[in-house]
Amino acid sequence: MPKTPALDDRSLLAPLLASGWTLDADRDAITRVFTFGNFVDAFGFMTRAALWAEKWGHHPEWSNVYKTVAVTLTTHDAGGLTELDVKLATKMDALATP
Ligand SMILES: C[C@H](O)[C@H](O)[C@H]1CNC2=NC(N)=NC(=O)C2=N1
Repeated sequence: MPKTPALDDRSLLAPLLASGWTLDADRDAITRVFTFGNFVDAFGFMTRAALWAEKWGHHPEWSNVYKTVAVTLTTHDAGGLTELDVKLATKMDALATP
């Protein structure tokens, strides 16, 4: 399977950076900490996001502490951001919105 191309159009990041994502330039990754009302909501978010990640064959680096979920998105095959990261971040924002 061909590698996903690098994200050439960086303007695609703008809505994500405005919604709470941060660019980690060293890794060419985006990060965001989601905070929920309780552990069940946090884990429910992770469960729903995991199904999209698996469907798209694109997986987050993430960790959960009680009601927070810290997410890092980058494309390992590409060594940096691709449109798949934008797609998954956008989906995560939607899933986290009550
Ligand atoms: C074969 C499989 O699709 C690849 O290994 C996928 C799996 N999930 C992945 N997820 C992320 N974030 N980056 C990848 O390069 C990646 N590669």
